[in-house]
Amino acid sequence: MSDIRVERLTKRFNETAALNAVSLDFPTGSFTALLGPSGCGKTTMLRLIAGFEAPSEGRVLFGEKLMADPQRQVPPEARGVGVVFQSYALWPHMDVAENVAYPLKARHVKQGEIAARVGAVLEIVGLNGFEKRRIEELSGGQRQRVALARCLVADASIILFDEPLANLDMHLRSSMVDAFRDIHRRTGATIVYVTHDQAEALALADRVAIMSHGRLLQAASPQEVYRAPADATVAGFIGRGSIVSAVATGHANGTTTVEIAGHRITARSACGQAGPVKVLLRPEALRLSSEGMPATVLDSIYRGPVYEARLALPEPGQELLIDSAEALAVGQKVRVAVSDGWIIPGG
Ligand SMILES: Nc1ncnc2c1ncn2[C@@H]1O[C@H](COP(=O)(O)OP(=O)(O)OP(=O)(O)O)[C@@H](O)[C@H]1O
Repeated sequence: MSDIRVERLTKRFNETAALNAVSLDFPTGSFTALLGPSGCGKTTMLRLIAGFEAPSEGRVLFGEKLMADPQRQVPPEARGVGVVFQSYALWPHMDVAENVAYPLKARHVKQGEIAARVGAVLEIVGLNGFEKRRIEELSGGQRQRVALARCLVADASIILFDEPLANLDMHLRSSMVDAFRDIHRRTGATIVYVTHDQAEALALADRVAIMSHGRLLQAASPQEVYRAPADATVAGFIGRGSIVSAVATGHANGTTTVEIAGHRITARSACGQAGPVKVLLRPEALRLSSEGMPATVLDSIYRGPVYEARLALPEPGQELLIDSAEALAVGQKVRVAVSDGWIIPGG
C-alpha cells in the first residue's frame, strides 16, 4: 500500500502554526501538487510525510500503518520514501553512476544488479552515457536528473518533490515537467510535489492542494480549482481573472442569474446563493461586443499574442481583465459580453 493519509496534522514552531489541522488523502498512484504562497506550510507538510519533522498534533499514515503521531515516529529511512530536493543534495566527489548507486550500495545490493539498475534509471532520465561524469561538470538540469535517478533507483512507491525545478531556467523547467510526467506514468508511484508555481502544478498534477497560512483551502483536479475555486484566495492564486460584486437574482438548473453593472449574466454556483455575491470572471469568458456591460479601458499591455486590458466598470473599484486581439486606448469606452462566471462560495 502506498497511499498517504494525513489527519488533522498540525506542526507548531514556537508560536507559529506552520501547519494547522490539515487532513488530506493522497491515493495510491496519485500525483498531488501542494501549491501556495511562500510560508504557507507546503514544505512542512512534505517534511512531516518524509519523517524529517514530528507532528505537534495529528497523524501520518501510509496505508493502515501509522508513520507518525506526537508520541511515535517511524524514522525517515524506514518509510521507503524517495525525496528530491531543490538543492539536488548530490555528492560532489562522486561521479554520476556512484551518486545514483548510493542507495543500493547502502542496502548491500550485489554489484552486477547495481550496474543494471543504475543503467536503467539513467536511461529513464535521459542521462545514459553520463555514468563517469563528475557532478561539477553537469548543468543544473542534468544535476536534477541525477537526483531524480538516485531517487528512482531505490524503487520507492512514494516520491516527494520539494520545488525540484526552482533553480532551473524556463526552458529546462518545461523539459523536466515532461520527465516528471513520464516518471509518474512509468513508476505508478504516489507523488507529492511542492511548488509555488501554479502553471507547473496545473500541468503536472492530477490533483492540486492549495494551502494558505498553514491551512488547506481546496484539494481538487486542476480543472476544478481553475473553474470552481473554493474561495477568493484560491481564485486569486490560480489563473488570471477578476472578482466583481454582483447581485444574484434567480436560480435554475444549477445556474444562477446575476446582475453586474445593470446587466444580467448566467453564472455557475456551488449552492445557489441569493443577494449580494462575488463573481469570478476569467478573461476567456469575456469578449468585446456591441452590447453588454459598459466599461472604460484603464490600460492595455501586449502579452503576445494578445493584449491584456484592464477595464473599469461604472461602479467605483470594479474592474475586469480581458484579452483583446487589438490594442485598446486608455479611456476608450467599450462593452463586454460575458459567457461564463463562477459565484465564489461564501464570497
Ligand atoms: N524549523 C523551523 N523553525 C521555525 N519556523 C519554521 C521552521 N520551518 C518552517 N517554519 C515556519 O513555518 C511556516 C511554513 O514554512 P514552510 O517552509 O512549510 O512554507 P512553504 O510554503 O514551504 O514556503 P516556501 O515556498 O517559501 O518554501 C513559515 O512561517 C516558516 O517560517
